[in-house]
Amino acid sequence: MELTVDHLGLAIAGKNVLQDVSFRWQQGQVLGLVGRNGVGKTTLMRTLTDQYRAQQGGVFLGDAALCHHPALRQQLLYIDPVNLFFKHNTLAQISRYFAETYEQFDAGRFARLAADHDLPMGKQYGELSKGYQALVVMALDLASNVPFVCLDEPFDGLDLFIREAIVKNVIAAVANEDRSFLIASHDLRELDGLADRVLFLRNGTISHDYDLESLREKAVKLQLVFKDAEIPQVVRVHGQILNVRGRVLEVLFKDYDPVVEAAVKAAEPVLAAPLPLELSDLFRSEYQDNEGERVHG
Ligand SMILES: Nc1ncnc2c1ncn2[C@@H]1O[C@H](COP(=O)(O)OP(=O)(O)OP(=O)(O)O)[C@@H](O)[C@H]1O
Repeated sequence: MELTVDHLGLAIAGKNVLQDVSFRWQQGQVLGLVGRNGVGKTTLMRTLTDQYRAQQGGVFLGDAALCHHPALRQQLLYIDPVNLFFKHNTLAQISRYFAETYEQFDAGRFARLAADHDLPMGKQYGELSKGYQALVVMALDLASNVPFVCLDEPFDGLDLFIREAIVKNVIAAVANEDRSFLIASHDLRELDGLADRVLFLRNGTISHDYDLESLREKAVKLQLVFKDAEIPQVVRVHGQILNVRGRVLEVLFKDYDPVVEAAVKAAEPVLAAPLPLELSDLFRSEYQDNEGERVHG
């Protein structure tokens, strides 16, 4: 099964928050959704799940538009942490509500996840700490058995052990149940280890859609030092400067083919050392607008 987001557009109060957002999401895939604050990540999740009605484009499961087939909503879940209706309900009540609403909801699994983290079923959601509230949302997401799940900042406020438990559960759900997650997060390190693809949201659209495995086969991050202050042509044309400290440059080459490699060698760097490539490097390269070049010049 595949979910297709097709030319989605939405303006709020005269501002185009989403403009022509398109991407494909295969069942069993984990997609990261990243972008600067206020760029529209939450709005995209709300629009995918029809909380906000798209003004252009649509969301399709196979060939069926979600907005024309309400039954398909069983296949896509977004528990909006801001607009929760169950703040004054106990976990037991919330579990019953989900069991009524989602055919595949596994109340036993929800109870087990709650017990694993010492969450009493008689406690009201609103009485829990922020981290435990996030944990309840995650437990509902997992127990729902819905194939496509949107997670909005799922790691926010969680301590190391709970975070590790959640990551383990997400990985197991993908591997064993063919579940699919779209994860909006500012925690790039956590996403790095989880996502198959990462979507960058910028100016209301998906500016980049990176397959992390194939990117890592082609891309290289180098620490470079050149004798002259002037930055060689190969760095300017094929690289993106992520960081500058004196003469030391950190440069991302997204397509480090033999021709680029030879050109870097020909520029005779005093130092050329590979560095581990992280998602935060891609984030920096996407949003920093050649800050490095200006500093160096
Ligand atoms: N109901 C609303 N009324 C008015 N403006 C809204 C509403 N919902 C979203 N917006 C606006 O849409 C834009 C995108 O907000 P959104 O919360 O989707 O961003 P975000 O990428 O999730 O941000 P963050 O990373 O800070 O959580 C913002 O300018 C926000 O003010």
